[in-house]
Amino acid sequence: MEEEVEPFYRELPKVELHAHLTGSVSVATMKQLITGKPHLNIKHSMTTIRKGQQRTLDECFEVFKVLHQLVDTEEDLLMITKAVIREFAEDGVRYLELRSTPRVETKTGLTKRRYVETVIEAIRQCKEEDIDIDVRFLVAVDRRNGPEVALETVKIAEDYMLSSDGIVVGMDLSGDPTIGHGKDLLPALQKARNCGLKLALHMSEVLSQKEESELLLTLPPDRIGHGTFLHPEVGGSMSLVHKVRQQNIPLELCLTSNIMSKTVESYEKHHFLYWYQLGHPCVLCTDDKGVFSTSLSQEYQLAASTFGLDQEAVWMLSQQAINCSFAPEAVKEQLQQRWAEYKSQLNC
Ligand SMILES: CC(C)=CCNc1ncnc2c1ncn2[C@@H]1O[C@H](COP(=O)(O)O)[C@@H](O)[C@H]1O
Ligand SMILES: [Zn+2]
Repeated sequence: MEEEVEPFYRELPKVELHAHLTGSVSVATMKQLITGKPHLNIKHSMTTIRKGQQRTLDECFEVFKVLHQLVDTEEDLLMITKAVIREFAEDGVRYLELRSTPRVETKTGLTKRRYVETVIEAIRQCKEEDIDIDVRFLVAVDRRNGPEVALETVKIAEDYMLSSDGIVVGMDLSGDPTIGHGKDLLPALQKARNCGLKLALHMSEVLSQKEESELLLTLPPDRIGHGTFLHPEVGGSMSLVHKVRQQNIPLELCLTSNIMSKTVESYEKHHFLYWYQLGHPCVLCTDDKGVFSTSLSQEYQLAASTFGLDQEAVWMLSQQAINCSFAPEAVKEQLQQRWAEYKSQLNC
């Protein structure tokens, strides 16, 4: 499907704000990892969901377990991070916020701090290699692991926010939405916010999270991941919609991810339309470009063809994403300038 993307969408400068590192590993990189670890006996069908296929949410989360087995050393982590950054850059992404959950691998001596340091090192190396992309890092909390791990993760994120020259900018809350409750994680998230970390939280990814979303909105988060079931038409509420709108909290929307994991019925029924029509800031993202066999340019093309957006509207979507990023103001201004230069080249 990748090759079907029209040049306009590839050439369009893009901002990617919702990309899980492990889920973004491409088929080519996975092949390399699988070949390097034959004893694991992993097949490709276990790591990617191909076009037209669908899986339940549970099955999707099983894929991550397999992927984590394949990436269990610092060397693997450095390699995949650099590859993912390169691929986003090749797809025309000029600003990227990668998110990842620090993991311990006792067998190989990988610690959570080394995990974060390795991702930062990969980002630095890409910068030194002059890859044309500005990359930042959101340290992720997996909701499955409960409040203590969340607090530990916040401490790690805070330390690296202070020592990574602006690479660590915030935190993500993710993981299986059917497990755990946000109320237990609220103190950790509050702490993160108080120390200056930005918050990008997965919210209302499944219907049962209505009460949790009300609670998380009191923080408030700086961005919302998915927000699939926030509005009343799908079982959310006007109260949630009002709060999101009042606080102007941007939504990170991942069309293919939602369709492939069956939380949204079809592209036409995606909640992008609801929020876009309200004029609310919506940012198109990939979520897990490797697992869901997509790319950001493809997501822009899909949104354009599904919702009848012309090139000018697509351009505005991409430009608006700059302001939704966690980049410092000066960087946002530079990006705005670059976008203006691109605009005259692209003629849209
Ligand atoms: C499975 C599915 C429906 C994917 C889309 N929706 C998602 N919802 C919540 N957390 C996610 C999603 N995709 C990836 N993640 C998180 O990202 C992790 C993989 O990236 P990483 O190891 O943190 O670098 C997963 O273990 C999970 O914690
Ligand atoms: Zn996600």
